[in-house]
Parts: sequence; C-alpha cells; structure tokens
Amino acid sequence: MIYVKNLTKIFGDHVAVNHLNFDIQPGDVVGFLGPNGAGKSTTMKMLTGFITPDDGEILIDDLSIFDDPKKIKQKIGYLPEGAPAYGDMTPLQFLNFIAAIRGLKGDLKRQRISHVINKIDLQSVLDKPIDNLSKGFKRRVGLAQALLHDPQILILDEPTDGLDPNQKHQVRELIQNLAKDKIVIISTHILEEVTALCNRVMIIAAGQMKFNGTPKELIAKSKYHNAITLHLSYPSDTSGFLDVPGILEILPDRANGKVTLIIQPGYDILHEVNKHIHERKLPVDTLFVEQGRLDQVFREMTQGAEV
Ligand SMILES: Nc1ncnc2c1ncn2[C@@H]1O[C@H](COP(=O)(O)OP(=O)(O)OP(=O)(O)O)[C@@H](O)[C@H]1O
Repeated sequence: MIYVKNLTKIFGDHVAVNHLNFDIQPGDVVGFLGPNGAGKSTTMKMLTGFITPDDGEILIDDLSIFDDPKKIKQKIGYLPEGAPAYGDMTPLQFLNFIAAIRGLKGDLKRQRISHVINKIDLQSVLDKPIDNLSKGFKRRVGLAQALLHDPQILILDEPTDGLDPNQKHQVRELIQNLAKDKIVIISTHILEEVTALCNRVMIIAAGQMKFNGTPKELIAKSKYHNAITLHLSYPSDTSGFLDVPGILEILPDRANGKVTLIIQPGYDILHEVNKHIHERKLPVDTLFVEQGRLDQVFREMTQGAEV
C-alpha cells in the first residue's frame, strides 16, 4: 500500500506539488492526470525516491521513503519521462546492466530478460544503440527495464507516449494482464486510457488534488452525464424542448446536425423527450443518452490552474 500525506515539492519560489494526500491499495490501477506542468512527474519522482520531498510523508508498505529508500526502490519499477539514459548501449546491454543493478543473477536473470524482451517485442532492435532507435522503441526499452524485476509497484510516466496505435494497444493489454495484486500508477494525457485501464483516477492541477475517485464518479461529474443527443435529418426548431421539465439547456451542433439536451441531475426524462419529438413531429433519426464527456470535465476541473 502507498500512503502519501502532505507531499510537497518546491523549486525556487515555485510550489510544484502542494500538500498532496492520497493512498493507493494493492490491485489499484491509477490514472494520474493533469495539464502540462501540473506536477505529475515531480510526484512520481518523489514516490520512486528519485527526488526528495520538501515536506510531507510517503509510506510504502509501512516503509518510509526517508528511512528506507533502498528497500522501497526494490519494490518499484519506474518508467521516467523521455528516453532511457545510456543511449550508447544496445537494449540487450542496457537490460543486462539494469538486471545486474537489480541484483538478478544466473538463470533468473536470463529468464527475466528474455521474458521482457518477448513481452515488449524488442527482438528486432536488441543490437542497435538506444540512441539510434525510434521514439516508440526507446519508450519500449524503458518499459522493459521497469518490468525487469517483476515489481509489486509500477510507476509509469506516460507509458504510451510516442507509440503507434498497435503498440499503444499492446502496452495497454500488458498493463491489464499484470498480476491483479500489483499497484500501477500511469500518468497520461490520453483520457480514454483512463476509462480503458484504470479503476482510480487522480487529477492534479498546479500541484493540488482536484479529483480522486473512480472513472465512473469522474464521468458522472460531467454536465453531459445523462444528456440526450439527437440527430436531426434536416434542420428544425428544437427550442420547444426547454418547456420539458428537467431540460436545462439545448446545445446545437449544426455542423453534424445534432442537438444535445442537458438534463438536470436526478431527472429521468427520456419518455418525455420521446413524447415531445412525436408531438412536434421532429425529424429525429437517432437518439442516445450520453455517459458524460471526460474532456469537458477535465477542462472544468483544471482550468484557471495553469502554471
Ligand atoms: N528540476 C526542476 N527545477 C525547476 N522546476 C522544475 C523542475 N522539475 C519540474 N519543475 C517545474 O515543476 C512544475 C511541475 O512539473 P512536472 O514535470 O512535475 O509537471 P507534469 O505534470 O509532469 O507536466 P507534463 O504533463 O508537461 O509532463 C513545472 O512548472 C516545472 O517547470
């Protein structure tokens, strides 16, 4: 379990991470979201012992990052932003080097190296210098080293950044197929990745926690949650919908011939909407109820917090 209290990091006079509090249980796959500069990478670097907090506490399985950094590092696999260091090494040399640092030896070392090479599909680039690899392959080498010692906790800073769509899919599958008792923390700018992979979401902006809950709870905060979107076969006057109790707003999307009805929370008015469509003979050819829009709820939670 990860327990974080009042975690703070200050660079000069800039508070990059501002009194964050959260805990993460085994089995949690956490999507860590926030705009550029929100403090995600800084938080991840503190969790991995890469940089030291200025204030606060981090406990991992009851070990303190201040008192037991070495034991904590053994529990964690970390994929930092960007490309792996030691670009003059080949992926095979790099994985051997990391395996030795991680204390892997003999058969176990060979097995683990071969396992991650297969899992991450690195066979075709094993003998090329990392510096000469494409961005996607550099990312994959980074991911391979994070998985090498089969850690209980994986901290992945934008794991799918720079990967092509097939590789993105493969990395997501890999994360989904990890042992169910591991902790995985993924920072990402791809909101769909959160609904596809995570059972928890944390959103930070300007170093502060804005949301900590399930993807379902997050999407329920969208003003589009339970909104009804209609497609009209030709333009028509839809202003009469405002007479239906529970409809707060009508948002036309003229380019696509769609109209979205924003519903007051707690109202269930699909029946009333259908009735209104028939009474007014509106040319509606499709109608669906929206779950919510993550991009809109993310914008609302983070806007005004730019650094
Ligand atoms: N070593 C450093 N020295 C000074 N300022 C830093 C340092 N590292 C990060 N910062 C600043 O701290 C803030 C948080 O940066 P951080 O990299 O954690 O954001 P992020 O949420 O990961 O952003 P992105 O999505 O762009 O990767 C930024 O304003 C950044 O410029």
